[in-house]
Amino acid sequence: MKRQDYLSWDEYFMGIAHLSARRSKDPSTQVGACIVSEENKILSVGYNGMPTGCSDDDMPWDREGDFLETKYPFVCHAELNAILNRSTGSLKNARIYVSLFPCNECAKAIIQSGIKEVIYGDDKYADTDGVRASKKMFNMAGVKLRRYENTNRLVKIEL
Ligand SMILES: Nc1nc(=O)n([C@H]2C[C@H](O)[C@@H](COP(=O)(O)O)O2)cc1CO
Ligand SMILES: [Zn+2]
Repeated sequence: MKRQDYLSWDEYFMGIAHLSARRSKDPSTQVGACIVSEENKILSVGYNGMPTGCSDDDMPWDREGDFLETKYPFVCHAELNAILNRSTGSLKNARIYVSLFPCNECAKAIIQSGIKEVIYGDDKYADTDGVRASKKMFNMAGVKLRRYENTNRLVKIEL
């Protein structure tokens, strides 16, 4: 008889999003994303980080202060990185697993890339206008939104 405690597709892909987030250098919020085809094949992954060539050590990671002294104008979000990182194939009808609900800028990129479903973990910025704008666009564009249902499964990986 086959094993019974294998990971579900949702656990597997959300797990990969969380593992990817562990690559982030952001001291306050680490985000990971995993894009998957209709056939459950992984098309791309990403996490939030500075653009290629912009040194993690020289760029600011602060949240407050003079805008140009904060991370905000520079950091590339996990979802955008995942969209840009795919090496081949189209993202049409794909779905994206993301550990934090997408901002309005990523929402535009998600819609334009043809992704049809967003499975998200945390929604800690739900009360911001950015996330309200995201939800408005996703709803108008027919992108399905689904909150990831936590199964409370603990996966320990010794590295
Ligand atoms: N969906 C998202 N994907 C992301 O990759 N991010 C990134 C941008 C920043 O590096 C960090 C948020 O920083 P903070 O404001 O929570 O300290 O997470 C943020 C969001 C939230 O919209
Ligand atoms: Zn974003």
